[in-house]
Amino acid sequence: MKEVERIVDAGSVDYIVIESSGISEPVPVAQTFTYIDEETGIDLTKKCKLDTMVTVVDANRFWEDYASGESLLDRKEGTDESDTREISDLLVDQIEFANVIILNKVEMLQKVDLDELVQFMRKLNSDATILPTSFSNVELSTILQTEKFDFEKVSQYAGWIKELNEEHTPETEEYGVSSFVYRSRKPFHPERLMNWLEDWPTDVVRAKGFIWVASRNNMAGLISQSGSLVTIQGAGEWVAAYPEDERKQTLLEDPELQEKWDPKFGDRMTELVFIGIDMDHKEVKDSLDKCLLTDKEMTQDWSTLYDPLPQYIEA
Ligand SMILES: Nc1nc2c(ncn2[C@@H]2O[C@H](COP(=O)(O)OP(=O)(O)OP(=O)(O)O)[C@@H](O)[C@H]2O)c(=O)[nH]1
Repeated sequence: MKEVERIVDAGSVDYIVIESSGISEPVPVAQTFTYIDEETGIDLTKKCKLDTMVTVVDANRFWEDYASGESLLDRKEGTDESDTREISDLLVDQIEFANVIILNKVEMLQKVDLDELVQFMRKLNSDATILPTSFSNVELSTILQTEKFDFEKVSQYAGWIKELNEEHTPETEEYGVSSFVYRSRKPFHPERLMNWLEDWPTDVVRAKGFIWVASRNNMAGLISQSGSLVTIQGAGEWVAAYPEDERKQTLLEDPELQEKWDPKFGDRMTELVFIGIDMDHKEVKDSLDKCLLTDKEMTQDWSTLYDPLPQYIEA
């Protein structure tokens, strides 16, 4: 950040290309150009603007890395001993938060494999321009001076967010890549959900979304799966659990919330996006339905249910 400021202050620079290290996350980099840095007081927003966020994906190694189940530490690439980040998570973060995805080394892939990978990239990020390349040979105009970067917009590019917020456009299932949203107005039984998570369907390659678990009736959960990693964290209180005045006020101010408000359960619901390859939608849906509370359980005390799920920790 200091270096960028120094270069800009020195003058006569039109454009700076920054190559982040392969293990860096794109969001903090983008934040540096979008907000004042409180620690140093440096405000790059007054001096320059982020033009394009480019992610280069090694097409030849993608699935191997994605499915490796390895962390950066396993690869001895972590920043230090406490760096527990997983490779698959990092790959997804880098792909979801990009304006341009350069899919490189494509000459090493069979056409069907390349087509499948392009489809998957599109599912992860439907707004980015995807450029299949060899030796990252691209027209410079596709990555320089595109004026594509907008922090708020890119934050909404992730396929799972799109799928939750917008109507699903049925895909051509030519390459076997498909997605759907699992929705339920009944809560999960914690133990049955835990068993399901531990027996994750192999045809689901990316999933993310919000869950309602009966034994945690006031808190929303967020599940994210990438590769062989599944994480659960807290996603704040359901509005339905707010004190009455606050709940009414929040509802008044939010027409979207009003639309999905259930008379009995309010905004409590499960909305999980699944992206898969040759995915059996019905099997995923039916097996999850079996994890929901039964009609009998719906009338019982939910707080006493055995709950082996990891604790919700706020992100
Ligand atoms: N076959 C093939 N090889 C490539 C292609 N692109 C790059 N390479 C080779 O892959 C190797 C790594 O390339 P680099 O450009 O150093 O990759 P990098 O990821 O930037 O590496 P670091 O800067 O060390 O992180 C080199 O031997 C390149 O010649 C490609 O499209 N096809």
